[in-house]
Amino acid sequence: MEANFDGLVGPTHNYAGLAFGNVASARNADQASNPREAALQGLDKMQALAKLGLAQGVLPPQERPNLSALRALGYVGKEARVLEKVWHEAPGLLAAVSSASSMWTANAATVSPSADTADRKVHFTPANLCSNLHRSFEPETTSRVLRAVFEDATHFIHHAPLQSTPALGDEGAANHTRLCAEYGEAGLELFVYGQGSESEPAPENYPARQTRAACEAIARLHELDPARSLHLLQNPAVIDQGVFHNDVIAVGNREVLLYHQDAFHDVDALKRWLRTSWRGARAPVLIEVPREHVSVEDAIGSYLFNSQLVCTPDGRMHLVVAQECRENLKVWAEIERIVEAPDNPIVDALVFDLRQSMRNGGGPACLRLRVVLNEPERAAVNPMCWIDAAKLEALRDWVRTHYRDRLVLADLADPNLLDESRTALDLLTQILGLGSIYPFQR
Ligand SMILES: N=C(N)NCCC[C@H](NC(=O)CCC(=O)O)C(=O)O
Repeated sequence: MEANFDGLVGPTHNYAGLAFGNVASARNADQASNPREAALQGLDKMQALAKLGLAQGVLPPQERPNLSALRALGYVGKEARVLEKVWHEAPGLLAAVSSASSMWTANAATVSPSADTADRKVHFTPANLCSNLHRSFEPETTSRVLRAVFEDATHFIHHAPLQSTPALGDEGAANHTRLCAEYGEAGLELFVYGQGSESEPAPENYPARQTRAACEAIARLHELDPARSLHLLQNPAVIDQGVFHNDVIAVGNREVLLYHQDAFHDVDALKRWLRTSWRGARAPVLIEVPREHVSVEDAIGSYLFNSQLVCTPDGRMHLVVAQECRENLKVWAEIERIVEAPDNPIVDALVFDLRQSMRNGGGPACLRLRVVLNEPERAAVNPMCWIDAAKLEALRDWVRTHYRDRLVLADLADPNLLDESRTALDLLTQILGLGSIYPFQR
């Protein structure tokens, strides 16, 4: 089965315009955010997918503002004074160390299921996220979180994040797609990168965050069969339009790959690879959305391809989309065409209001890390991290008690916000049985 581990939105969720090349982040910079609503919207999605019978887990937010990062950059003295000083001297730095960006767990790590790896274990490599300062603070705690949730070394292997340098930029599962006939059978792993060799085309306006070198290193570390993994160049022209991760322009699940006509530099290479490498009873299903139906701009505005494609226990496939898809007539018409077409297994579209996350360029697929698990592996996951009715109630109460309903950038300097966040996170580690994963707890 495939489990989804959604990131819980943190108490400092805000709009700081930090992610260059992510148009929603730039457009909504300096708006007031609502962390409480953001977290509750995320929980609603988790609840709905759990109700459908999917294995749904949750990953905690990180400690923000990140005081240890500020200390490492030379800020000394009382915490309240440090926050005030940074706010006056370097407000952009305060925003960077306060971002709740770990909520987008599609960027937490790349995960290869045991059916694909030579040692038959589930492999995790946390993403170094070195393209953006605010995200580069995540891997340390992410590593601790993943080890606390997937602890059992008989099933789970945790690699260190790759060296944090532009030549090895890695953004995790957002650029990684696994295709297979059945989850438990050996699959094909597709790695999509934006920065390859000098001779390959590259974007001109916006950064290519994912490097081919990182993809290749992860495939080696995860002991994948080279014949069953492909490294494919993203179309640099779409990166320049705001497709900062492949999951903004393509999504795959089981045998289905749904992608935009302009997603890849050489889509024929992908088709050839699928033809020659595919195994298993179900044939691959490619759903290519033509630019005449949906422009790249509409794809980015609606996040059509940042939908989740999930299978319920009856094997039926569902498209989990953001409300913005329904509000765009062309996109909604395309979704209706996909759902009605007899030659693909997608039976319906489930619509969610994720506006708080969407305003930072984070849709349904950004908010989850997929982990394919067999029964013994599923049983070995930290049981307190699964979503059920009781956990949801506890998390909703926790959010309502500890989260603010309005946050602007100046609030990040408020020492009370730091205290509130730490109190909340300390309780959360108990609710999720995680132990001391945060710097302030150690
Ligand atoms: N596509 C996937 N898988 N994830 C979406 C990540 C959105 C995130 N936004 C931000 O980091 C904005 C933060 C701000 O501007 O305050 C990013 O660009 O890295």
